[in-house]
Amino acid sequence: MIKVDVRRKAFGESEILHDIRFDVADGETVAILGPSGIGKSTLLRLIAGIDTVFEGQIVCPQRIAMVFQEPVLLPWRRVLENLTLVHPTLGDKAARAALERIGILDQAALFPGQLSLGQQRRLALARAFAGRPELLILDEPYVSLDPQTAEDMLELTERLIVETGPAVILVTHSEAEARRLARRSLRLAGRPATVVGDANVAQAEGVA
Ligand SMILES: Nc1ncnc2c1ncn2[C@@H]1O[C@H](COP(=O)(O)OP(=O)(O)OP(=O)(O)O)[C@@H](O)[C@H]1O
Repeated sequence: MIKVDVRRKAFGESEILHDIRFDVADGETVAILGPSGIGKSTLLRLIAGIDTVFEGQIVCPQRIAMVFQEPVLLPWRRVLENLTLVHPTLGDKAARAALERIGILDQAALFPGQLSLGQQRRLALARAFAGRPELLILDEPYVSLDPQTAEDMLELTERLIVETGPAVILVTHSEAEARRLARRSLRLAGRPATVVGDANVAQAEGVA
């Protein structure tokens, strides 16, 4: 169970988040929606423990993985090593199997810069799942991909979620992506941002 209780998050005098409270059950996928600049990435950084300067309390499991808008890979290490160095207990065989599952086993000996953007994103996703996270945080992992590559990524994400079963918090601008991956969506609005909607997708579709 993940418990988020952010009473106040500010940068200097500027309060960004105010009284953001929600729980995420084990294995549940929740989408966070809201306009650009509202504070979605800020909230994710608090949940991931990257930023610890805020008023409130967040209870999270130990094993957390995060996938950013831009794939964060080790550019000076080969594709296979991007898995095995980050997950030393994974082993060569399991790492190769992970690359095969995402369709880039042939590129195992290349460097990340020699992969297409879509392949880099798949590698970042596979690396996140390889640690069998209890909580996976996705910050708009499908932006600026062509429609077919974005669709491939969505399918891959769905498959990996089913196989691995983490709780997932997904930030997206796309209602369609939210509906596809999440059963529940939280909407942020205002300045400072608060939660103005917490609906399961069936309800949201009924209202639309
Ligand atoms: N380190 C920082 N210092 C000062 N202000 C910041 C910092 N990080 C974010 N902000 C401000 O906080 C606000 C929220 O930014 P954030 O990146 O969380 O928004 P977002 O909802 O994720 O936006 P987008 O959808 O465009 O990615 C913005 O006004 C931004 O300028």
